[in-house]
Amino acid sequence: MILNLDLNFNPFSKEKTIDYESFTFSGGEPHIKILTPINEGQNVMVTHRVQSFDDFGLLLLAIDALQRMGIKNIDVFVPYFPAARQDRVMVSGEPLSVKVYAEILNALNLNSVTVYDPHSEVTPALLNNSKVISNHNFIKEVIEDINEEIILISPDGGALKKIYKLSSALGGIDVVECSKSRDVKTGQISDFKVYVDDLKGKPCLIVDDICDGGGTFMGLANELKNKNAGKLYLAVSHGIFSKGLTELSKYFDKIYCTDSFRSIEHTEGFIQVQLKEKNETKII
Ligand SMILES: O=P(O)(O)OC[C@H]1O[C@@H](O)[C@H](O)[C@@H]1O
Repeated sequence: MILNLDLNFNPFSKEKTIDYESFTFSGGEPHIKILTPINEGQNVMVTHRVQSFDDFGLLLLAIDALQRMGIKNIDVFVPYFPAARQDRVMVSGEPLSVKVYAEILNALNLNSVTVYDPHSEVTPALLNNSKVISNHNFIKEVIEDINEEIILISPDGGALKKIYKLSSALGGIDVVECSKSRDVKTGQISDFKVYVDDLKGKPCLIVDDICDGGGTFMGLANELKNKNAGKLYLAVSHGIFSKGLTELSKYFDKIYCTDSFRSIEHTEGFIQVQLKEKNETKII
């Protein structure tokens, strides 16, 4: 049996959850204390949604606390891996951020680190003993919920490999390839291209790993409509939605994401799918 130390997420049942208390000292430093006695031979899975450097810090403190209790078999489940998009140095003077986070975890001799639908192959490649959960179950549920014969839309070149794997896992759904340009210095996205002449009014589902500000998807939605797309759906594994959902929602019939990054209440046109266990997702 694996015990779960669940820092801000709940993929496992309560009975197997380790109790702890956590607070921030007045000076701003985080603290954690594990309350459940644990046998040294016990396997522990630490699950944590990391949204910030502070969250990552708490994860490290929790691992250290467990190791000081004598626990050697520690697995970590960090569905959204920090800085996964910063997986290359674009211009001189920048850090290779994802490697910094990965190497800190590598130094801790963990059994494994599991990530959910990472931005690229760089994250699992940098991590020792990494495991990857794909978005296939999530997208399967999304398509069941849409209940129409959709076309899968790959937003850019970076998503192509994953979307063809997804298509074949789902029995060979049609894929339409798209592209965009991003200015390295300003981050500004432009020049959306959809590599098909006429979508003939068919419903389209854009699938991607992350929605942050949403610019990618609003720009692409416009271009898909220019190519005669029918209903538009968006499914992203990690819903950051840093600019909110109000504007983005205007472009889509429905938006789906998992709770890998944070929990968001359902609103009209928005469904969050719970990443309940490592290999199981469920529409709530
Ligand atoms: O346009 P926003 O939502 O800010 O950024 C999301 C896009 O930026 C990429 O890294 C993601 O894979 C996705 O394609």
